[in-house]
Amino acid sequence: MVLAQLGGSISRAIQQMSNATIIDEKVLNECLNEITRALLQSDVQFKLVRDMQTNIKKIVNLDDLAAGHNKRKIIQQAIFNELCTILDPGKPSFTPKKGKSSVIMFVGLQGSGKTTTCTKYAYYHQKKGWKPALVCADTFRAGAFDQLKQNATKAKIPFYGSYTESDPMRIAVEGVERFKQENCDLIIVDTSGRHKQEASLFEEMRQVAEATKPDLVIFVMDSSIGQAAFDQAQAFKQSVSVGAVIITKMDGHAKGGGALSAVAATKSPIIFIGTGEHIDEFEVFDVKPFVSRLLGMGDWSGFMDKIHEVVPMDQQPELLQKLSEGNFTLRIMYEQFQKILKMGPIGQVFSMLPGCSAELMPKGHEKESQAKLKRYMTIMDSMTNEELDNSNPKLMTESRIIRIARGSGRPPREVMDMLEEYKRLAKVWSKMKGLKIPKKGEMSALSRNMNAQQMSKVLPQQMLKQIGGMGGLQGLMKQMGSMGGSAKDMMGMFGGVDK
Ligand SMILES: Nc1nc2c(ncn2[C@@H]2O[C@H](COP(=O)(O)OP(=O)(O)OP(=O)(O)O)[C@@H](O)[C@H]2O)c(=O)[nH]1
Repeated sequence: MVLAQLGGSISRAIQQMSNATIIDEKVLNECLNEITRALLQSDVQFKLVRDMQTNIKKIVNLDDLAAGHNKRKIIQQAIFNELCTILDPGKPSFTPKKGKSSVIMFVGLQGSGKTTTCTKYAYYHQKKGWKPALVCADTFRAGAFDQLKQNATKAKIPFYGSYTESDPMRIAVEGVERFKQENCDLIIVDTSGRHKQEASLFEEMRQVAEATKPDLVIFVMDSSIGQAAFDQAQAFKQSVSVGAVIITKMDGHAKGGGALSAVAATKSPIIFIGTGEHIDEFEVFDVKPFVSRLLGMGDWSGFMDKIHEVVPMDQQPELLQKLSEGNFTLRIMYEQFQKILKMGPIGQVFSMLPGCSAELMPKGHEKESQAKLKRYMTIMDSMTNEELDNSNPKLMTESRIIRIARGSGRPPREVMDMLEEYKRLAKVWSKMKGLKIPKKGEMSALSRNMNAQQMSKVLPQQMLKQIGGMGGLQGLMKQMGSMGGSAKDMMGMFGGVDK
């Protein structure tokens, strides 16, 4: 996502400014101009950028900067607050209630990703115990019903539509009625799009909204539309009462600044972002963590959530027991690799770590790391149970290495590399030996029982540097203290992947 570049440019501008011995108005202006350029290049609307510049100037007190306060922090905080203000319209969108029928209407131009997003939205809620249903009121595009039907069938979500009926209002009303009777609590109406903003499209939207009386209208916008975002979003808002925005294709090369414009134009919050073509490539949008990541400030809560999503440490007493006994086996390593791969792109997880913007984890590198993990897992697939459950490296004799190489179709050199990686990780994990095992329901004791000094020994040097050395680590530990969790041990694993 090109937004990461924006974060990088802003961070560089702030860094340059804080390097100056004296910060006067001129230096501050230069910094703000640099940031303005970066925002405009990212397709943020000109007026928003100009207002933001004026506001920052009002907030930042030059005397504070001159008095030797942490200049970088002051400016960064001001930018952070401004971006949050733009992205947070101040009122939350309508929140549907489980068990009570809500009608959600999706609008957007053709190709914005509307149909895909309807299914993602339904699937996301279905996983959380809702009873969603999809209605295809797109009678304009041939094939729209087929697409929705296919998506819905794959996700096992009930759907309604027609190959013959050409009146979108009729389909929408019938579909909504049917699913209300079936007690569906989230009735999602997909509507027609057009290639461009046309009066006929807006008229149709108005009529469908009038007929179905939606509780929420969600405007779906492709993140790559650039400077056109503001006008497009505003045009939809003027026709139907848009209450929330979903930005799609955030995984692509979009500059992404249009997202800020869409919020400004609709005065509605972004509730989700689409991050890929697959049904589960869909993330809840939270303003503060998003801006934090954008500015390379990290997103601890997101990082911890991600970890907890895939590594429910509380449910792994056996693993913790083994680790506390210093018994790190190849099987444990295999299982940890599986979990890391489940977390999705390693870079995405990394970008949530303070100091580790997506720029520091370029895409190519990410892929390499994942491919390496997969290769190592293939090698381990050819190992016997005895080999996997043993923590004595002497067991791995030359003849075993050759057998495993042959079985997995990988060169013996790579088997040896994998074993080296294992030894390195076993050493890292051996530092966990003797730690108190948490009782069921308790947060991992690992994070509470380690201090920054111990932690700095466990972390790979490169990561320690990125976090900001011992000082940065201490700050992070403080933050983590209030959150608990298993981030620290996982960080050891990440370091192992990308050494
Ligand atoms: N990479 C990526 N592709 C997406 C995302 N969301 C949707 N797409 C793709 O965008 C294309 C258009 O999506 P559709 O869902 O067909 O678009 P639509 O807005 O419903 O189009 P109409 O029904 O014609 O109005 C499809 O190829 C989708 O797979 C996303 O978040 N990331």
